[in-house]
Parts: sequence; C-alpha cells; structure tokens
Amino acid sequence: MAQDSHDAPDFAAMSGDAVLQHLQVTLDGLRPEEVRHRRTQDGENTFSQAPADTLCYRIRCAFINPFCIILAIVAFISYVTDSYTNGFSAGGKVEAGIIVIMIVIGGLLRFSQEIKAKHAGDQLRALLHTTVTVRRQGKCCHIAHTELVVGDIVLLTAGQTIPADIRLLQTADLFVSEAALTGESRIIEKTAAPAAPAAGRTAPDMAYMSTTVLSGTGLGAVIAVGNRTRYGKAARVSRPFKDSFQKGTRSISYVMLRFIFIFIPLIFILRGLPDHHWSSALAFSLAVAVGLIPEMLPMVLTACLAKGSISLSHKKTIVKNLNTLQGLGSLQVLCLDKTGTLTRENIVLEYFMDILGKESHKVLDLAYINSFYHTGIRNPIDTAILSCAAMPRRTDYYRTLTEYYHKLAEIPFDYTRKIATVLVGAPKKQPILIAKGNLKDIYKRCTAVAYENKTLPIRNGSFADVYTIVQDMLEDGMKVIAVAVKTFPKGTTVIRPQDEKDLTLLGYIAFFDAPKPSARISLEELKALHITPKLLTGDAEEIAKSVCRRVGIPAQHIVSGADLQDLDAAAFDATVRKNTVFAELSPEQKVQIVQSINRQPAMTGFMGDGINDMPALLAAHVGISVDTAVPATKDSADLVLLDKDLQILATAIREGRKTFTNMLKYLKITAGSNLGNIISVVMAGLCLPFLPMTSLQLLLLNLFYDALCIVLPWDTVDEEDIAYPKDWSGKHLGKFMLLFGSISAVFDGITFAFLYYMFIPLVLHCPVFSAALPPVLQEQYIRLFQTGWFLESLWTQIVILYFLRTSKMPFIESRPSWQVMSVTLAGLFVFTGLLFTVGMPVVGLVTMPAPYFVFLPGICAAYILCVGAGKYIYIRKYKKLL
Ligand SMILES: Nc1ncnc2c1ncn2[C@@H]1O[C@H](COP(=O)(O)OP(=O)(O)OP(=O)(O)O)[C@@H](O)[C@H]1O
Ligand SMILES: [Mg+2]
Repeated sequence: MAQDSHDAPDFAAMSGDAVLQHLQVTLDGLRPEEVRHRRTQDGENTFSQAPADTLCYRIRCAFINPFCIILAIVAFISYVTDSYTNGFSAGGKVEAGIIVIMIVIGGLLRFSQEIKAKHAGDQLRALLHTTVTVRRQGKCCHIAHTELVVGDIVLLTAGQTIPADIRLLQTADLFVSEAALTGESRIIEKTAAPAAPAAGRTAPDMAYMSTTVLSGTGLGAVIAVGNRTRYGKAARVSRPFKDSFQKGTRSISYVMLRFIFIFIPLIFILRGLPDHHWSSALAFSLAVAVGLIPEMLPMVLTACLAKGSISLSHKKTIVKNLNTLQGLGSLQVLCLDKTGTLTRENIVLEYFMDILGKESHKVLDLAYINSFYHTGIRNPIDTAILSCAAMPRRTDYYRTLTEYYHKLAEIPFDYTRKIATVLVGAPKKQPILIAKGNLKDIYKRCTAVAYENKTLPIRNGSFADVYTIVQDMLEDGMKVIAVAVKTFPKGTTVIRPQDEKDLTLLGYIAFFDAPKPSARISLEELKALHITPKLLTGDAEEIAKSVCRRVGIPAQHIVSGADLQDLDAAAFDATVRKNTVFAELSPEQKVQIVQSINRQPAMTGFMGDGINDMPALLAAHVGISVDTAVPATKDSADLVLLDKDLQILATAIREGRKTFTNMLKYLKITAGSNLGNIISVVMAGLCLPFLPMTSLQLLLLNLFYDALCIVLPWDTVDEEDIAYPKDWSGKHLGKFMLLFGSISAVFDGITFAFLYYMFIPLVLHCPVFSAALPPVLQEQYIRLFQTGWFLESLWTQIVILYFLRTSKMPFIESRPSWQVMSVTLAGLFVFTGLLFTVGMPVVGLVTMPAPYFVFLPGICAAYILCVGAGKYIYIRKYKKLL
C-alpha cells in the first residue's frame, strides 16, 4: 500500500472501486487486526515534527539543557584539576560527586513538574478530543483523529475539520473551505466522480487534511495520514507571534547572557592572575556563570503554568497549550462576536411577516423548508426556525410540509454571501428556489416583491420602502432576515450561485436577540482589567448599535464592512485604532481587523464560535472559543470556555495574570539576587586573598534557594498586579537586576568587612588574615568566612523575596500566602539550624558561633530598609515593580 505522491497512484483519477481495491478495503471498513497492522506500518495520524513524547524524551529534556551541561563541565574540570594537583584525592571526587547529585536533583524536580503539567494537560485535552466517525467492520464508531489509518472509511459532516487526506466515494452537496491549506477563501464543491484537478487547483474528488466541511455530507477512504498528507508535506503557515512566550523567554535569556559575557572573563582573569591556576579559575568562572542563571527557571515556569492551567480548569476554562496562559496574562485588546457573547446563545423567533409587516405563515413555511434542507453548519438562526416544529400541534404540520417538498439542490450558507439557498420540488409543481439571508444581500438579488399573491416589480432596485418596515425592529436590537423565492423550469436539479438573481422578495423573519444580563457587568470587569473590548460582528449596524447601547459599549460611530473596503493600510489601521464597534463584516475583514490590532502592536484575543470566526481566531494571539462552538473553530482555539460567558473569560484573564506575576517574581528577584552574588564575588576577587565562597557552595546556595521557590506558584498576588496587562520580556529586567543586585552587593561587602576584620579574628583569637598565619588557622579563617557569607546570602535572599514580591508594604498591605511563608521559613530554619549545630563538612561549611546570629538579623534589617528605598525609586521611575 503506497501513500506517498512519488509511489502512490493518482487516487483522484481512479474510480471509486479501483480506490477501494487498491487500499484493500470495502465500504464496510477495516477489521481491528488490519487497523493494528496498518498503524504499525504507516504510523499515527500525527506530525512527527515534534519528537515523540516518550519517557526517554522527557528525561532527555529535563537533564540535557545548557545548565546541566555547564554543571557537568564544572564537575569534570573540578575533578580533573583536583586529581591533577592532589593526586586523585577523595576531595576531588566528593566535589564532582556533589555536583552530579545537584544535576540529578535539579533534573528530577524539573522532570516531575513537567510530567505533572503533561498529565494535567492531557486530562484537559481529553475533554476536548475531536473525534471522527469511521466505519469499521460494518459499524460506525467515533475515534480520535490520531487513530485514523490508511484505508479507513470516514464519514464527513458540516463543521468538521477534515482529519486526513480522503478520496471521496459518496457526497451530498458537500462544500468545503480549503483556506487553511491553500489560503483560498472560495467555497469549493466536492464530488465523488473521478477527476483530474485543474491547473493550480486541488482535485474535486479529494478532501484534504485541515480543510473544513462547510455543508453537506460525504463518505470517503483515507489515502494518507500524518506527515504524508498534503498538509503534512506543505510548509505549514507559521504563526510566529503565537510563540510570544518563547520570544519573551529568549529576550530574558539574552539579558542574562549579556551579564555572563561581562562577568565571566573578568572573574576568570581575576581568579587566575595571582596563582596562574587557570583550570581552577575556569571551573570557578563557569560555576559563577551557573550561579548567575536561575537554573530552575524552566522548572519554576512549568510549575507556575501547570498550576495556572489546573486552576483554570476548575473555573470552566480549558487551556490547550500551557503557553497560552502567558498570552492571557498580557492580553490588551479583546475582540468579541455578538451572538452568544453579548447576547444570548439561543435567539428566539419572534415575527414572520410579509413585506408590509403583516404576519405571514407562508414566509415562515418557506424559511422552515430552507433551514430543514440546508445541510450547512447549523447556526442560531436555523436552530430558531427549526424549533417551530417543536411548538404544540405543529410537529405534524411541519412533517407533512417537508414530506410534500423534497430537496433538489442547495448552495450552502457562507458568511461572505450571507444567504442560504435551497432548490426544492413538489408533486406537479415547478421547482422553487428559496433563499433566506441578510437583508442587503437578498435585496441585491431581488427584482420584484410579492404582496397578497401579486408580484410587483421593483423600480430602480429601490428597497427603501420595504426596508422601513424592518428598520424599527433592527433598531430595537432584533435580528431580521429576508426570504425570497424564484421558480425554475420543471426538471431543474442543479443550481449555481449565478442563479441567485431575479428573485422575488416574500417577507421577513425577525428574531429576538436579547443581551445577556451578565454582559454589562462582565464588560465592566474587563474594563477594570484594562482590556479594550472591540465588537466584531457580521450582523447589521442597527443591531450592533442597539446591543452596544444595552450593554454599555460606547458606539457613537459604527464602522461597517463597506466603510473599511476602500481604505488604504494606514487609514485602515487608524480606523481600527479609533473605533470600538464594527458591523456587517465578512470573515476576511474580521481577520484584517485582528491583524491591524496585532500591528499596533497589542496582544489581541478573539472570542468567537462560528465557522466565520475561525480565521480571525487563528490570527489573534489568543484564540478563544466555547465548548458549543463549531468543531473546526474549537479545534483552532487556544482556550476553550465551557460556558460562553464573558464573566468566565474575565476570571480566566485574572488567573493568567496571577500565574504570570508569580513567574515574574521568581525571575526578577532571583536574577537580581544572583547578580548581587556575582558582583560580590568579583569584588572579593579584587580584595580578598581567598575565595568568598567555593563554586560548590555557590551552586548549593542557588539550588537550595531555587528548590524553595517551587512554592511560588501558590503565592497570593496583589490586585494592582492583576489590574494591568503584563509584559513578558527582558525590557526592564536588566535595570531591576542592576539596582537590586547592587544593593545586595553593598551588604555583601559590609558582611565581608565585618567577617574579615572583626568577627573571625575575635572568634579565632588571631590577627587579620595573612600568609603569616599558620595553615590550620588560615583554613579555619576561610571556612568561617565562607559559611558566614553563605548564611548572609541565604537569609537576605529569602527575606528579600517577601519584600520584592509586592510593590506595596509587605505583610501590612500585602501578605504572602501561608504556603510561601511556611516553606521558605521552614527551609531557612532547617539550613540555619544545620550550620549552627553540625555544619556541612562535605561542602566546606562549618558551624557558626552564636554571636553571628545576632549580626545576621541586624544586617537583614538594614538591607530591608535599603531595598525599601530602592523599591520606592524604581516604582517611581518605571511605574511598576514586576
Ligand atoms: N442560517 C442562516 N440563514 C440565512 N442567513 C443567515 C444565516 N445565518 C446568518 N445569516 C445572515 O448572515 C448575517 C451574519 O451572520 P451572523 O449574524 O451570524 O454573523 P456573525 O459575524 O457571526 O455575528 P455575531 O457577531 O452575532 O456572531 C446575519 O445577519 C444574517 O443575515
Ligand atoms: Mg457568530
């Protein structure tokens, strides 16, 4: 069985029977053992671009990253230099061993977080699993897209994303949009008859992966899956802005790299010059490099995102991709569609009338037949019309009606034409074309109106008179569509869009499109979150205006699709920037508006549920949809709300910002503290005759502090931090690091002086350190100094966490969560206790005499005061802390 274009037969040109024969399958479908065999042979229906998500891959990701590699090099160099100088002493092995243990601990922590996040993600995605109906062993069953194999017999219905490359075998008014594959927005009719494609076109008897069924049904055999599909082989449209999280993270890494490139050579030279031990100087500078980078950054970020997505799932929101949370946190402009978002999901049929506003059952009957036979994607209008049959004593009436009229052909509804057309026949009657749709689009195609069984021609195409009847209704916020007809000669069974002309206008159907009671409150909540809403609707201007009035969106000026049509790029952008409400838009215009907002630049979200919203959803940074949306649109969304309610979205945005703030806390505070440590090391390199901390101690300090930071996702976040969109980039990171790093370095310097000149000479009853001291005393001097600084660093780093986590007065105005308090304090006490009682001889840390624990709180207090002043200056200058 072949599937590749190089060795595959031209399925499009083969007859249906020949296709089945070649694929060795019947219309009853495959048997389970065949499915298994084919899956082993051709693989899953997924793209192998991303490496298979196996346990091995996860372990590799957790352990093989730049940080681990640098640590491993440090271990190796320290082992070799130690062996070289001390003749394979136990010391070198212990040091290397400890670094290896660190690599393992760090890796395991990250691994467990990632697995946790993956499990959470899998569970949520399972809720959304898009399934496809296949026939296997004569029975229809629903399976996940990924389980499809070559030869499967697939059933296609409206609204579905086509899950593989399929040769169609049976079709009924099957229309698809291939925009996702070819970029062409035209709707294309598909048939089962074998045909070669026209030049530059897709084959008419093939349904390709990623394209969407707009209307009708079809049945076909899968001829290619995964990477071998046309979509899999094509260079997929990349959406680089969707990776804004990665981009932000990269820019943050660059800021760090800049510091590394400045400090590392400096430390290397300072350390190597005095005694020319270049290899140990290299090991030390590498360790300092590792000390500068928050090693646990990926792990803490994963933990934050996993925690965020789990809490969102409790709030009826499913995040398909963890990185979406970042987008949600930085969202600035939210584009909304109208139905279901601002107004209720189910519109209610209210009036059916002739052109002068008199109730007309004929209009309703014809609209019913149109909706009944229309196989396109159902939308609220069709649902409302069809629900007439559920009214008391009407069921039989409508059944008889649809038995009397039978369907001959259809041109499905699409959001560019904005009309739905069916051709129906009845015994001894000429076929009738029934079109229903948007007022202006129906008027455009009418040359006459029907009134009381008479057909009157329309002069000069002027519909002003018949329009006044509906104008009031539109202004009251009612949705109105027009119904028109045309008879065809007997025997007509096919209609084309060109036939939708010279119609006769019959009347109108009006629906009540009531605003949701919660809409006004939700919009106010969004405003409080400093998110600008923009209404993007395909519906009429008047309705948009009325809805805006009721829900409190300022809509002095409404821009219509027609207004936008002739604008050049600059004028278009200016119009989009200035206005809030856009009506009568085509799906393409929705995309153009979203793209224009992206260019501002602003982080854009788009919330919609129709097939017409899908392209705009893809163009936005964050595509938001609802559980009840058309499947193809739901597939394209990054975020799915289980209820289409703005209130839930506002809650989700708050959650996103909370997650985001906690990530920023870790990043900024840690990077600042680490930079402080590095400045101190450089300072010490210039002034001290020995190392202020060994590379191992520096790493241990980092690892220990980072391990405590795993609790950060559980921290509380100030309302002020939630109120504004967050920016994930390295923009102010460097300045933050420099300011708070320098403050930390100043206090390190004070500690150094205190230890070096006062405390240690007093404790050891000896003069200030010099080469003249006996070696044993020198060793004790150094150990005490290093332990002293280790403790001061640890204390200040943890204390500062409480002070920089908020821009407000810590503890009084903003309290850390109990989780953060208990974990960090417990960590601090355990470590301090350890160094007070037994020390950690393996890493060269000794017990610290009691009087030092009087000095420590003192220096911390002074440090806090200084940081408080720094914080005040920083907030004044940059308006925010995090
Ligand atoms: N099933 C249908 N049959 C006929 N006409 C329809 C149908 N659905 C929509 N229309 C016409 O197309 C127009 C645009 O559709 P719709 O209001 O659903 O657009 P939209 O952009 O999705 O709007 P919203 O913001 O309310 O979701 C409608 O005003 C209506 O005139
Ligand atoms: Mg819609």
